[in-house]
Amino acid sequence: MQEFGENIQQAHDEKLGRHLVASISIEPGDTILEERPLLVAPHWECHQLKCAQCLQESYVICRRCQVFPLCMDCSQHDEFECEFFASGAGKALCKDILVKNFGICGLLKLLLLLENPNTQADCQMLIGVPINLGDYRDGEGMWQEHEELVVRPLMECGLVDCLPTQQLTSDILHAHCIRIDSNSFEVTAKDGDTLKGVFVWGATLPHHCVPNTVVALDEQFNMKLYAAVPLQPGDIIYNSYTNPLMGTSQRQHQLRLSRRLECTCTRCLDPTEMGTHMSSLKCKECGGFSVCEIDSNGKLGDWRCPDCKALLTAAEVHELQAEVGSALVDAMGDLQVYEALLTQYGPLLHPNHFMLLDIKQNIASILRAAALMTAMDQPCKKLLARRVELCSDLLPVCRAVVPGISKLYAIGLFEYLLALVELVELQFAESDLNKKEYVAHLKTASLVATEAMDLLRFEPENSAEGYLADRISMELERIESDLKKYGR
Ligand SMILES: C[S@@+](CC[C@H](N)C(=O)[O-])C[C@H]1O[C@@H](n2cnc3c(N)ncnc32)[C@H](O)[C@@H]1O
Repeated sequence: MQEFGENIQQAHDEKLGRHLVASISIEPGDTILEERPLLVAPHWECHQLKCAQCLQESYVICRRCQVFPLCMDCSQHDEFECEFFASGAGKALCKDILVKNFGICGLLKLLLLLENPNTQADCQMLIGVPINLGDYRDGEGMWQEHEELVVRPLMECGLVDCLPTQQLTSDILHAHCIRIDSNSFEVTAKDGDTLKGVFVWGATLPHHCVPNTVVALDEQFNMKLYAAVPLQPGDIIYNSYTNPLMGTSQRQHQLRLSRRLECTCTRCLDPTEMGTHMSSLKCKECGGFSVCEIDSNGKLGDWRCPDCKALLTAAEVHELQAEVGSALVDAMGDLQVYEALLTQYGPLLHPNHFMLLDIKQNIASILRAAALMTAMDQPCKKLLARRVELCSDLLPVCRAVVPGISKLYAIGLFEYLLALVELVELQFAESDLNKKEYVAHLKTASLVATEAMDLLRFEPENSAEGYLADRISMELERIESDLKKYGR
């Protein structure tokens, strides 16, 4: 069992089930929970064999058990799972079960953890939470994926007979798949592939669209949870299961689909989405902004302009959003098309509308890639200026939707910093900026870099965010040395 700090304690209520609450006042950045994963597994649809130990690409099979893949750097994997197939109950099973059906890997690992006396108690915490299979048994989407990639191959390979005490049926296997999906965090292997990480205490964290903690995951898949904002005794410890740059309708759809969760958090009940207006539309009558009418259960209604009371029906809004959504899919990475979409739909939506933000993020990332490839000529300066503009548009929204210590805002600042420095360096080199103007921009860049590094200071060194902090620190050194050279 993993330990958690003295600053939190376990609680239980009907709505949230098991969860954690602050037992004392907690400062932003204070560690709340440190936990090793119970299980790290590839996605069900993964066909590339992954090393059972480090989860990187693998092309060899463990010589001892002849079932689990290993990579060139790892000579062994979990002793219990190896032994099970080497000389234990699974010895007689066909050795290529994972080669033929790699999708079963995550569930196979969980079944062996359940069989292992040393890990049974941890697993029980996870599988002890009842699942209403009726909510999922629609034969489509998630259920169908589990059935085809995991449950059926596992039922057919004879493994269930080797684990008689678990009395496995296909319903039990489906429930385990749902538990893995709904409790997992996205973790990243060293080779950059994303995986599912399941943490016993991490799995108890309920959802809030404005979480009060930050989840940090290092290269060994260890989790560190720290406070994003000050917490008072009794405050529930929340994580977010969704992307904060999604609008309320998108987040609610995702939560309903993946977690069967109807969110009624403060952001979901706030028509202005924390003042960002990420779901607001331009009022056709008075030019103000129409906001969604939301009832106390978080159910979205029609859109109404608070100034002139003009109505936009939910059906009209959904139609418009579906139209923009499919135009976005059709755009397929084409810069001109994205810019045309901004021109077409910008006048109908609030400038911070989540669909416009999505288009702007697409444009900014195309421009970032283009800046790496294009020669530094005149059109490039225009593109760089456009990138700076888009990154700066995104910043206030990133700041508003994740208060306190925010990785999202840190990343937004980093993107803005890169764009700004590239642009002003080029403008200075080509004498578009004089020394005084250049220095003023460098001072802004220095402040941006410092703020981004400050937001990342609680991240583990060996994590993607830890490496990002190093990258920003190098950038800051370069900026400071230029400031020294050209005078402050
Ligand atoms: C990661 S699990 C949480 C496990 C649970 N707390 C326990 O007893 O271990 C996610 C599930 O908890 C419930 N849940 C999480 N956040 C919630 C919230 N804000 N309101 C209601 N239910 C929530 C939903 O059923 C969701 O599918």
